[in-house]
Amino acid sequence: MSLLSVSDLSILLKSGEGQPIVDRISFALEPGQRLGLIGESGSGKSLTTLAVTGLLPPGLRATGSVLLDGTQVIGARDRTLDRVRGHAAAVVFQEPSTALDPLMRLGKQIAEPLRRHRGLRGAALRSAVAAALDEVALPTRVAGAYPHEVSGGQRQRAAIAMALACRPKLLIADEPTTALDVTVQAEVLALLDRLAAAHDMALLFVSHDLAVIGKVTDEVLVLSQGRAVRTGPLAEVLSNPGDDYTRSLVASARRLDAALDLTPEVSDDSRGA
Ligand SMILES: Nc1ncnc2c1ncn2[C@@H]1O[C@H](COP(=O)(O)OP(=O)(O)OP(=O)(O)O)[C@@H](O)[C@H]1O
Repeated sequence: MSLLSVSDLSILLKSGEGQPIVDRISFALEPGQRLGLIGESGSGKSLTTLAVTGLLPPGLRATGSVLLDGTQVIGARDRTLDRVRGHAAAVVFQEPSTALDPLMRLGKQIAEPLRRHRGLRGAALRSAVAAALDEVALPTRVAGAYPHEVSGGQRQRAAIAMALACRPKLLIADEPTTALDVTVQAEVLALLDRLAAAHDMALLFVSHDLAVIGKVTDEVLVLSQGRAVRTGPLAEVLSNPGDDYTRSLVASARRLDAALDLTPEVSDDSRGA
């Protein structure tokens, strides 16, 4: 059975007005598999990932089927969704502050899911927090800092540590590097790549940028105006873009790749960037 199986997913306004925002898209992810969701701003990428975890905003509803680790997410009760979130799937957002409480020290925030879902307490909890920080290449002292006291890159690393605390089978990363400086972007991409491989985690990676997607995954699904217009191996999409929309994405990715050097290597001196 697939880890994630999305069939004919549509997202509509609850009021019933207008066209579907996301229109009958289907895709599946096997354990450990990676997929890049790409498309222009407003094409429905974020709403698709929110529907996968049952987090759609109140005015919207989903139809179709989203089977996540054997649980039907569409129409599920909050208690059921609480169980799948964190353990089956966790999300890293574009803006790390979305996941972080500005008034709580980072160590305490990383400890929270470890305590709640893995039942850790005392010395075992402290050492798990230290290990979680080390895994995302943050120094232990960051545990005592508030989110505003660390850099944007460090905040995103802390948010990644929180997302990984319950060892999710699927990590959803929604434009996780867009808010970061280019050099920090490359480090965070390399980190996600390394962690997904180390934990055999599936990855659903959202970006409007093919050059960024290409650093972490070989498979893509191209969304345009809520519809899946292309799916397949990235290399095939690049060499044979097909429709006009995908062709323009490929052309802009080539321009970007020429302009940026996104070498995804984390060196020892960049720890904690
Ligand atoms: N709560 C909402 N109510 C009504 N429409 C919404 C809501 N949230 C998003 N939309 C609309 O749905 C469409 C898809 O939004 P979505 O955030 O999924 O796009 P996206 O591809 O992730 O874009 P971006 O790259 O800019 O984040 C957009 O036109 C957006 O305006």
